[in-house]
Amino acid sequence: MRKGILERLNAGEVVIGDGGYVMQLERRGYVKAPHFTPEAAVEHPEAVRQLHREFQRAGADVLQTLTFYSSDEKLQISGNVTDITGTQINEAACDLAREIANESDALVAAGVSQTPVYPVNRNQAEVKAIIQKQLDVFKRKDIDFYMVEFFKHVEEAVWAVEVMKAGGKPVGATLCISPQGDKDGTPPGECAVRLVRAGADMVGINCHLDPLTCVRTVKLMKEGLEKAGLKAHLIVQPLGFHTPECNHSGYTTLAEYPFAMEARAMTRWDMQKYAREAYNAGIRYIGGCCGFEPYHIRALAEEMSPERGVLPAASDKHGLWGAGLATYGASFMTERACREYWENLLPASGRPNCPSMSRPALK
Ligand code: MET
Ligand SMILES: [Zn+2]
Repeated sequence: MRKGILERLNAGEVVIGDGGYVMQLERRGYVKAPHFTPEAAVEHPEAVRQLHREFQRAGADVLQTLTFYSSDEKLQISGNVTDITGTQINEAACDLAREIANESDALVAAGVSQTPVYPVNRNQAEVKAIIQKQLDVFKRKDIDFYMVEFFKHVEEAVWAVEVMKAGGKPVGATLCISPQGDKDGTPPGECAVRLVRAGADMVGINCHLDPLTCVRTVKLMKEGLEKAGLKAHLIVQPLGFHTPECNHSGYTTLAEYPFAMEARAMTRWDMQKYAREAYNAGIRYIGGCCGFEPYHIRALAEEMSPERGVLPAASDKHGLWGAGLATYGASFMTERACREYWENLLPASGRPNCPSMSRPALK
């Protein structure tokens, strides 16, 4: 019997999350921007299996189902597929995550995200009906816990938590908001309180902003919970990109989004710094979102290896802080086999005319 998510967190364990699926699968040719719907679960199951397996090998303790935006309403707006239903995608995605999770002791988290009806009419019954339809599938499948993620408005996230809570499994809830609060101006602390009062067992932040900004936002959530005398586990699953100039609006407002984000990619060493900051902030569920590749997850697992007492399988091909480089026969390489080298390096972009913050390409 594998230990459940709350059992692990209640025991003080550090749980490593997985990384971004839809953005990574877009790059690999299986997901279409700008809607990023997850029909790949039905169309290209082998691509989804492979990415699950890579995150797991990199140290992820949780595999999230590829169910981002998988409602019929969103599929219809996207125009990406006409012959595949949200239910078919949700079923296939649950089976794929379970199949790969069973290759280790990873847990399966089934996720729901913001609905297309909320921005139109903020209709609670319509939002809940969409989420309920996804939950109906999840309940028929072997799922360990639920993740309510990528909500810009705490109000909609609260409705989603209320629906998912009835599924009888632990619920995590992460908003894609900044330290300034949600889209309605609700401060992070108050957002956290509302999510926990609605039934969330774990709360935090995912996507939209760089790791250290997301950690700051989770800290504000934690303070809000403490003031209200509430307890919940904390989650952070940020972008794998540097976003210094959009710390309130989110990465979709960057000129480079979504097809020229590469120069902003974080290194594995940036990720180690992030994992340590998250841990020091009291966050114990530490993962990633868009821009996170398997090697970024491995970096989180390596940074947390003293606390976790274990290294992921993928570290066999790495070695802590570049230790694997020590076997090379020349000093220019062997002197890089240490923490000091990588921790102090300022990597260049290699682009002479590339500013550190973007300028809009169009006026
Ligand atoms: N869990 C989802 C994914 O990684 C979150 C996407 S956020 C745009 O695909
Ligand atoms: Zn994301």
